[in-house]
Amino acid sequence: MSVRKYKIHVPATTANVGPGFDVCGIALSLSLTLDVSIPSDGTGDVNPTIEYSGLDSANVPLSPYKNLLTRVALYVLRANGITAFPRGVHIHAHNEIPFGRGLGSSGAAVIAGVLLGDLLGGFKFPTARLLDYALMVERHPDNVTAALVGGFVGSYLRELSEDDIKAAAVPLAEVLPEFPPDAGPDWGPNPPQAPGGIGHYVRFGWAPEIKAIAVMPRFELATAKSRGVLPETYSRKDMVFNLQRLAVLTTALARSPPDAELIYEAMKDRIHQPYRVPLIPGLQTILSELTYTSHPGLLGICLSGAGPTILALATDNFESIAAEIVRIFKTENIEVDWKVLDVDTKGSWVEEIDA
Ligand SMILES: Nc1ncnc2c1ncn2[C@@H]1O[C@H](COP(=O)(O)OP(=O)(O)O)[C@@H](O)[C@H]1O
Ligand SMILES: N[C@@H](CCOP(=O)(O)O)C(=O)O
Repeated sequence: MSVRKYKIHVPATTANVGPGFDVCGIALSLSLTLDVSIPSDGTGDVNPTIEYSGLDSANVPLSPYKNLLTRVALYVLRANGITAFPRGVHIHAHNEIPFGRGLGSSGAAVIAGVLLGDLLGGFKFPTARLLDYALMVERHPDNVTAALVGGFVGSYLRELSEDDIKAAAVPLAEVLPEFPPDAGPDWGPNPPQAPGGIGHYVRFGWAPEIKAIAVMPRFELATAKSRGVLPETYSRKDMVFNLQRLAVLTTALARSPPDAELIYEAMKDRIHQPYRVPLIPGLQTILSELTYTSHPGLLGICLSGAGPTILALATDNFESIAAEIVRIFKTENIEVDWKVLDVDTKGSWVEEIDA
């Protein structure tokens, strides 16, 4: 039996980068990789088989109607009139991105699922269309855009026409239904088609000497919970505070050599971090005690995505910067892991593997 084999590679991300709440994301050098095999002769099980290796894989559902990767792939297929997976598909997911830590594990899974759906349906969608499908699931563009295109990225959601607003406003449960245990390929109505051109982005420059220190507490904080503590409205003062910093930050991080004083202040935020402090013991102390003067080499420090990971951008002294963050978390009885990561400039890619 001949089998076509593919590899799908998607990077981790750090979203927000201080003042860029729901706007900015950076792709980082940890990845989710799928090895996908598809029999060419259409034989095999009607349902894909899934296996995992790597981080946090013990509790991932392996039913293709429960697993996030395959549910997203099925959404892309069904939105385009294909109601079932091709027969005999096997997926091996290898994961390096810790779940629920603010390093974009779900964004990476959504992008991997969109690319999987595109591959299985043979659609060959352009990047902008892949992003539309991802945004119908994830709904904030910062981490999925960076995971898809790589690098340091800013993005916005287009103001939609009335019809498109209706199509994009369908409840997530309709886009990604929780399939019942006995669901088969023909279960339920097909989901709505995604409006076109929902997300738009630009890639900023990045000074090559800047690396990302990710200090990852050993507890999960669901993004939904961390978004749940944010207010609906903000004062003009706080919005202006963030806008001023964001405008400076996007160019400052591209300049070589980086200006630590400028970046440190430009990475401050008033629209998400202060509200998330109660969910992450030690966050307030970390944000106020580590500075570019107390720790030479440090450029700026913020929450990574929705947390609880801390992102410190630095050019030097990675170990001592990480050690201080580790120490502060320890005073709160929180164990952590830490890594120095590079910026991934390639984004997501799909490769056919020779048999
Ligand atoms: N590779 C994956 N395969 C299946 N599900 C995943 C994968 N990665 C993440 N998830 C799901 O996404 C959840 C984490 O999402 P979220 O709370 O948004 O945190 P994060 O900040 O890591 O994106 C996990 O608990 C899991 O349910
Ligand atoms: N802008 C979002 C980003 C969430 O990123 P994640 O990696 O924590 O899923 C937010 O801050 O809620």
